[in-house]
Amino acid sequence: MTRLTQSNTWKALQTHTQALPHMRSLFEDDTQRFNNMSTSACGLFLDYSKNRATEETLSLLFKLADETQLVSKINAMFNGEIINTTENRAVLHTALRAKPEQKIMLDGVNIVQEVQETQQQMAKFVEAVSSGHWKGYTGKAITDVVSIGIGGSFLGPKIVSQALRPYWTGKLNCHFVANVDASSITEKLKVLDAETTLFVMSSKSFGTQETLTNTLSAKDWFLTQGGEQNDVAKHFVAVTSNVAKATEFGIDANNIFPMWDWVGGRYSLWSAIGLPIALLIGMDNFLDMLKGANEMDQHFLNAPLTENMPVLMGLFSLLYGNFHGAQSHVVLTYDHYLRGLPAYFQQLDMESNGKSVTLDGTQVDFSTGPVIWGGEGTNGQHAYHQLLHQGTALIPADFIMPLNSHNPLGEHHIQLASNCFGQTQALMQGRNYDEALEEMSDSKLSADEQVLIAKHKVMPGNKPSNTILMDKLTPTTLGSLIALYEHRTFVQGAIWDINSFDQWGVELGKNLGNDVLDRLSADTDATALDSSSNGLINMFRQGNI
Ligand SMILES: O=P(O)(O)OC[C@H]1O[C@H](O)[C@H](O)[C@@H](O)[C@@H]1O
Repeated sequence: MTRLTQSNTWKALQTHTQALPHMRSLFEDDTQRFNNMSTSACGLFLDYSKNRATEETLSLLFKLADETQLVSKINAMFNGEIINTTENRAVLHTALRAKPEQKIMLDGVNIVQEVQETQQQMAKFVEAVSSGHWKGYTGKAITDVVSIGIGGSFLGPKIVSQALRPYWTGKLNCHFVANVDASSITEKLKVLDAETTLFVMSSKSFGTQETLTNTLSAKDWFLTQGGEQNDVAKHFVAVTSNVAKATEFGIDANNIFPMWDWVGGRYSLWSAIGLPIALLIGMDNFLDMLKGANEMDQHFLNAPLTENMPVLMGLFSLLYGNFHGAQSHVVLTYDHYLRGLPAYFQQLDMESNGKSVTLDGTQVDFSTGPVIWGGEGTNGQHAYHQLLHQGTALIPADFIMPLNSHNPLGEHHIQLASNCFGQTQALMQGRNYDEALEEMSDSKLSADEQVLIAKHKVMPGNKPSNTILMDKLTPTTLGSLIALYEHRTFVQGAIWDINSFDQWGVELGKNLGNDVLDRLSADTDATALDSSSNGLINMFRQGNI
């Protein structure tokens, strides 16, 4: 058993949460609940009043955070202590957005200076490419960028580029290739012109099979389209922490943008991994995004726990997972530009907190990271929201919406907002049996039919949600929002005492994948594995069923 579940505070939370009244009565009893349970920071407003929580719940949660040394763990991360113990690494994505004058020493080196130098290298490159000074092999300016990478070297750049579409400078277009399935790169290359296409190969390790294979195919395509070997430097650049391997692979040393092993892949969009973003929105906007993230870092580091947005959100998530049996959490973005964000948060949280042992190797006896999923509102309302309202699973929700649209058109935004707020209200208050029956009093149904239908119309309510609002979606507010979720993830991992920064599960999949690859290309049928794996491998070798 872990010390966490043996603590008196944990046990008190178990008892306390069972006895909480329905949220409807919490709202009826306190007309100031919205004012009392909302906060703002870094251009974001958080309404957390629609949570199953009273003052006592919060004070027990804060006590749990205190007892698990949350504050000193936050400081340890920002100070560059080796908190990723299984990989013997510091975790310093916060240094990527530190103010230039800040000093963060790691192994005797001020890493903020290294970050600044790389940002200057990025700025020069972005300027050269978007001004047209950087020429392709026939002297034409670059029009299209193909970003090749996967996981953290893909999702961040892709989703942030999508989110900041209104800020594109219009000088370049960008395409993302991640999957090793040849159909992905083939479909992209079909519409591109080698003379005006630039490939940005992003891989922290420079060892990821999908990215290496896609880059080799891109290079072959470039050479078959008329490019020569000595033109490659004009069309291929790389972002990696493994500069030696990138040079060995054939990338010109001048075209390599460094990153560092103290940046986790899923936390890397703030580094040169964000180069495709900077190429699309310009370096100033990219720096504004870092500024927004830095503001959230300072808030996380300095605000008291009771007003600390990532702490509050992390504690609520833990509350539902550990004390109300929730196994998933839904993120609903009421903004078309933010439609990719749930997938980004999914990788961030599930790769970080999908763990089963504490730092000292003890098997956990509580739930860790939930399944994170979601999509854009209002689309989800016509699909999976049904299960949120009336299904048997408890699924806490985050609603995210800018108050002002980038495209103010007729009644669109007011309708969007009404749906967003209406959903949070319906989830919270539900509809009881008497109300359902009352709604049908004028109908032509018989009394028995009304009773039956009323039973189907009952919605239990008491379904928790947070609502996050911002004035407008900008590079700065997006930076703050993403950093908010990064730290929310950290808070839970810290209280559970797990390592949120390794990913051994993914590593095993990669290793076994390589082993299977050898067997698929061997001369003889596979016999050494389990019968299912042997059977599948041999069927693939045969090429038909
Ligand atoms: O950037 P790379 O080294 O190519 O790694 C790409 C991705 O590989 C793995 O799947 C990891 O789990 C991810 O966290 C990482 O972002």
